[in-house]
Amino acid sequence: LIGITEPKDGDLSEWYQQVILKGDMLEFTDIPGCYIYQPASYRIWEFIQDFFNERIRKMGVKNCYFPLFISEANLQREKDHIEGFAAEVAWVTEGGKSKLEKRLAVRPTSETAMYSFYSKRIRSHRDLPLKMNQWNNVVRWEFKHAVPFLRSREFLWQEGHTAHLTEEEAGKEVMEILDHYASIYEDLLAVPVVKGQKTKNEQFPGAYYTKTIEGYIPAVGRGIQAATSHCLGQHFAKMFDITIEDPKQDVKEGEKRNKIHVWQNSWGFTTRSIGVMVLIHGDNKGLVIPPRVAEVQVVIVPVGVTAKTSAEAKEKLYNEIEGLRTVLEDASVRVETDMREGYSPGYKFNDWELKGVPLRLEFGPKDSQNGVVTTSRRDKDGKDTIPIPDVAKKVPELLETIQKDMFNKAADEYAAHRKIVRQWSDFVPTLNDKNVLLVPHCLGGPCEDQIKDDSKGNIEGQEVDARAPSMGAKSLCIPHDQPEPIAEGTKCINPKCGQNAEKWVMFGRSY
Ligand SMILES: O=C1CCCN[C@@H]1CCCn1cnc2cc(F)c(Cl)cc2c1=O
Ligand SMILES: [Mg+2]
Repeated sequence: LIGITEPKDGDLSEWYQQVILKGDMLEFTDIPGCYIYQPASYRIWEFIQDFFNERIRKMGVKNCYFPLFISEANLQREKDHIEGFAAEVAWVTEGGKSKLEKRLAVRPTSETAMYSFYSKRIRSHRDLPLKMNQWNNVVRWEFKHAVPFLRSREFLWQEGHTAHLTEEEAGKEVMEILDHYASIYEDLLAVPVVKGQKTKNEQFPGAYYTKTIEGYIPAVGRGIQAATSHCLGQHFAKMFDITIEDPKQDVKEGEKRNKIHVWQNSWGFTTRSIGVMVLIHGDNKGLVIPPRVAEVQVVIVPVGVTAKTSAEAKEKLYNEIEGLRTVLEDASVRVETDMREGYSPGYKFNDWELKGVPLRLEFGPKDSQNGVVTTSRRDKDGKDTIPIPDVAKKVPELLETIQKDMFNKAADEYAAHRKIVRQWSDFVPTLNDKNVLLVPHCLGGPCEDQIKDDSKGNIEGQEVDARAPSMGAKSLCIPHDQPEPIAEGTKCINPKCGQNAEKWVMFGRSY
């Protein structure tokens, strides 16, 4: 079991693959784009589920489960919804030995499966708001090159689908969910995100508007969509006839009430988040797991035990280590001891570093004599000591410090690579310097496409990551936090456009 042989600033995909394999996070299968989620990554998914379930339960969202298969008729219910996605749908055409009369789609997302049910389930305003969520897997037969966790043919997510009486109520929930998504990334995964709205060009066609959180991968200087929360408007309600009688209408005796369409939202968060966390925090020794999502937060390793150490000295040391473990467990720290015989401390250090355990405690005869444990943080070089009587208090504090420092380091890195660009001549050079850009933009779709085309090339002499040149910059979001007011008469960044700029828009190469 050797360490990571490819440096992070070398071939990133090779580094990434080694880190997730040697960290026992994921395993490949004989089907491209289909991966095994090993316990180390699935545990992180469970931390995310527990966190998010607690928050949506407080919002009155109920978890449920809909079938994996969707009939073609049902999938076709919303024409333009699937038009652009047809190439991604996986179909089942045989059952056992017989061909199916009608092929079945494997769900790529569950709008069409759920909304035929919503049409029956929602009869009156008293049925509103309806808030249901599924934790499940979906399949999208992506043709683009698969990347573990980030882009796979099958992935795990939650998909929330809600129905409301008014646009205002729907809009409030869209933002509430977006805040919970940002909190999963920032407070659990120590990953900073930018909140914003997708431009018309980049949003999902079935949506009225799409809120998004956008991450940034410093290693390649690319943006990455981290999660989305859509207001679907009344579009799907019209396609699926999800209506109620207007409760506000004052009707005379026997007069029919008007029917009004409900306002819907749908929001999703996927296992891509695990890949983002690895890419941002991982280093040349392997995974670095933020303490709040670390199955093992602390590992205690005996040191200084040699052939010369007497049996009773070893016995004493091991008992003290057992005592440390109990004290930490009682302080609700998730702790392991590595008492394996025949493995050197160095071997053990390497092993737990590959797994990304945030804090290692080394304990040997000298530490025992001095009444301390020696600490070694996974996110920072160097060692320190904690007096044994203070362990129950200081170790949890140190874990919180590690969590905060990991977030702040990533947030500083993102901020340092999110650059305001005011003129086109700076666009590509700044982009090629592994940055995402904030530019004044007209919000026009064709203009965005032009910017994507015109930002593919490299500027002569600019050292650019070998994989980036083919990719142009696309709009990532209209950040909620606009850097400054757009001065009167400011033109769109695209010199070929000529329109006035409406908003600051974040552009970048992306996954
Ligand atoms: O992004 C989310 C959050 C969770 C619930 N769904 C929405 C919209 C999903 C868009 N989308 C995304 N991908 C799709 C792929 C497909 F093959 C088909 Cl048929 C449809 C879609 C599709 O509608
Ligand atoms: Mg897609």
